[in-house]
Amino acid sequence: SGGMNKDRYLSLEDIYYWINKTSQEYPDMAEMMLIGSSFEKRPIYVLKLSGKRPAVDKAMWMDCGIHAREWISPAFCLYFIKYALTYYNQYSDITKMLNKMDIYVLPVLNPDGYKYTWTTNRMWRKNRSVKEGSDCVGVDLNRNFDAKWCTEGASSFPCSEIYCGSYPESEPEVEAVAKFLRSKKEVVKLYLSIHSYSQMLLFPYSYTYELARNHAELLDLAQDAATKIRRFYGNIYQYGAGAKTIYLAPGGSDDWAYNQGIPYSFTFELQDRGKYGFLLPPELISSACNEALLAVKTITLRVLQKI
Ligand SMILES: NCCCCC[C@@H](C[SeH])C(=O)O
Ligand SMILES: [Zn+2]
Ligand SMILES: [Zn+2]
Repeated sequence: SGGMNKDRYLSLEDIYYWINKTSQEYPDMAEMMLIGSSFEKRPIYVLKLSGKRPAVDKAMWMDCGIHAREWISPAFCLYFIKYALTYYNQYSDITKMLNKMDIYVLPVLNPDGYKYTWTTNRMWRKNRSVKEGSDCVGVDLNRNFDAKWCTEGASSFPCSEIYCGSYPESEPEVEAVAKFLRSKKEVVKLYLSIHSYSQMLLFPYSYTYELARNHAELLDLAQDAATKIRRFYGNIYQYGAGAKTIYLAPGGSDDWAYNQGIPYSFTFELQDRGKYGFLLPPELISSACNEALLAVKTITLRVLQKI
């Protein structure tokens, strides 16, 4: 079935179909927005989720699929959209979220790369942009944002898996996201970027070991979410500032969003811890998504208390 059953990964075409169908099924809660296009001219869609209530001036953002091989990431964005629309006005947590904030969800930030993992190379990470003078393809979109761009933890070598691109926001996918978030930076209070794998809840900074201004708050939020996952699902998520917890990684979307003034910014690394890695089997999709959903709800509801 074309539906969003949790036990299989959707192809890019299925994802586009599903987003379209869902926005038509919920015209008063879900609005499809075209924010740009990829290097190979595929559309980059954001689904704007809102409660049935007058307009509000607060929002959160969640992007998935920036790295092509991390299939559990787009799967979670769709799972979250489905959960939000299905249980609005039934469960108090998602009802409160949608009544107080708009939720912008970008299910596939890197459609060219995602397609490529279905047709050619399952382990592809980057986008599919070509650079004249090099026979290597692709930029690591999570090193292409304008945040200490191309310093230690990225590479200026086009064949590298962490190639930073020719200049900040050189990639159309990054430009689309940066442009949209710059236009919404007054209202967006929470930024989430969903990745896999290694089960971590990370926050700025990854481009330096220096602590973020509200480090203690970010640490407390991440710790709360990790504790809930451990208590509810018996699974372990590490948490902390990116540089120390995983590795130095400049030019990242979370650090850039944070420096735009978005006070709460996180990168989630979903299941697993290496047994299957990026090749998380479909049977584990709902388990990984349940854990991620608990983290999103925990952090979002506490952020709502603060803003
Ligand atoms: N913004 C950098 C957050 C920490 C690194 C995240 C991982 C996800 Se695959 C990476 O981009 O290498
Ligand atoms: Zn990633
Ligand atoms: Zn990762």
